Amino acid sequence: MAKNNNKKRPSSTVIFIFGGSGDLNQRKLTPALYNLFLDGFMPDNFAIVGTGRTEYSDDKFRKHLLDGINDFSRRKDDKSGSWEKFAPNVSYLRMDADKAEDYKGIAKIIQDLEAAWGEHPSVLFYLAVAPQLVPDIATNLHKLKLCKDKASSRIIVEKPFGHDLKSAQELNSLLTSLFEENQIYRIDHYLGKETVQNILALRFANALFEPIWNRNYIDHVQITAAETVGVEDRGGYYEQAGALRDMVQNHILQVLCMVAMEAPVSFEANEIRNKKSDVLNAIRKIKKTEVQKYAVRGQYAAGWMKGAKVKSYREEKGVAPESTIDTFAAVKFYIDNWRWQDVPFYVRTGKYLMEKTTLITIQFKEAPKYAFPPEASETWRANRLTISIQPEMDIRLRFQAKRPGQTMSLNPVDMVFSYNDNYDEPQPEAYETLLLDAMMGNATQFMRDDQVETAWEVIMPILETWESRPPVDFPNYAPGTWGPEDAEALIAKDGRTWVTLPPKKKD
Ligand SMILES: NC(=O)C1=CN([C@@H]2O[C@H](COP(=O)(O)OP(=O)(O)OC[C@H]3O[C@@H](n4cnc5c(N)ncnc54)[C@H](OP(=O)(O)O)[C@@H]3O)[C@@H](O)[C@H]2O)C=CC1
Ligand SMILES: O=C1O[C@H](COP(=O)(O)O)[C@@H](O)[C@H](O)[C@H]1O
Repeated sequence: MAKNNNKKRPSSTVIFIFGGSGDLNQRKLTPALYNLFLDGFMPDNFAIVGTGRTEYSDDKFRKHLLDGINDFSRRKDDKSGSWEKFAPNVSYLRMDADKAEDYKGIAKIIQDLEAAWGEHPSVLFYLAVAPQLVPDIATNLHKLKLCKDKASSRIIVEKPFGHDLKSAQELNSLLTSLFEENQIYRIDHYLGKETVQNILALRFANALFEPIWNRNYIDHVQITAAETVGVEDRGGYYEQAGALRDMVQNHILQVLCMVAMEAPVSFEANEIRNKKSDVLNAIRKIKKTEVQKYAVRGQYAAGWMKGAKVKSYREEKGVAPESTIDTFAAVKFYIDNWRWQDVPFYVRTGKYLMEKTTLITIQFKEAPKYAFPPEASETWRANRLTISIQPEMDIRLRFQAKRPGQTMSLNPVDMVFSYNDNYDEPQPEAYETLLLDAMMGNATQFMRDDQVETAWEVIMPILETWESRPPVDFPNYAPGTWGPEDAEALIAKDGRTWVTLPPKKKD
């Protein structure tokens, strides 16, 4: 999806961004809305209102956002006059989210827009703020009846959704007491990624894969979400999170659901969510006494990344000198259902790893080898499908081929589908897709309350065990590696290895 060819657009919409003065809005949200505008997806009547306690005039705020577009967006201001058309729709409302009386400013803006547009607009409240502020904002929005129109008002809640199962349940019960479930959009930006959405197309729009997508043919599945950055300036947040909370509870388990779910009968929001919930419910809960067998944690030491010296996690700003927070996590999950019984799902994620890559590997079982001479191949587990989510966007099907020559010698080769080679249009950013969905009232790619809670249930035994038994070996991996040695052992003891993509060939 790039330019809007079918011209299906949302109706008049006003978006209030709590945390308008914050990092997420400048880097991701406004750039996404601007790209939607450039591609013709914004409604004729729209308004974007950033809120925060910082002082900004409308012009200063617009300039701050334009800087964000030029620094972070996939498209900069090309000086064609588009920004000048977009900018008048953007304004800033200085308010304290804790103060109920400040919400009157929001009511006034909606009233004025209604009068100017001659219709009641859809109203989106995007909560791009620290999680502690969410209950206050939700309560105040409710108190001032700003979401009373259940069909046209929505609240988008950023991650992290809770700190653990209990706090997620509390937050869910608060939100669902104030709003209808279909007004609550719990965002997970991985679900907006083009390559993640394509998993459903690959699996269910082809007759080829589904018959072999099960325990009879699949040996195991891997999901790697590796980053080459450290915690950057988010040490304060990360100290309350760690890799398991930050990446596994949400993004990785959501991707795992896309790989493991049953075929939906429609793309209706609840149908997809039900199928994902079934997967989450079927994930085997790891016993606390067995956490060591199934999960590995790590924390980066000081070292070198791409020729530059980097600090250890414990030296980062906002991080305790003896911190026991995990910057790396790897887990072996099992899904106890008919399709996946006994098929391990290995997942790993971490900061300061060797490569920036998010990769799903479907490793098929061995082919029977009796017909070939023993020396024909080094590997009989050659068949695998790798789905590169980012930064490469491709799908590779690996199979054995006969090496040219007079002997029957086999070697694995890849059949590659690459987004860049097949499509001219640039891929939309995840936030573009998700913001458009939210404006259109399509909650399919957002998480329902039970999904979030079940995902917490899955990781709670690991979290609680880790928290009750501080690690003795932290920091335990060097920047630029694939994490702690125990993560290699986690998979090697099952006779398998982590898969990475071959380095890109230079032109
Ligand atoms: N940044 C990112 O890349 C990502 C962020 N997120 C999530 O998004 C949320 C926001 O993150 P981020 O933008 O980085 O955080 P920032 O710290 O940059 O921004 C926080 C925002 O909250 C506002 N705020 C804080 N207190 C109040 C208050 N009492 N009343 C009104 N506004 C208030 C601040 O405005 P002011 O100071 O002007 O009052 C600021 O706009 C977090 O939950 C984070 O986990 C999720 C994924 C990625
Ligand atoms: O939500 C988060 O995601 C980013 C990684 O996102 P990606 O789209 O770049 O893969 C991660 O860096 C951050 O810690 C986490 O909060």
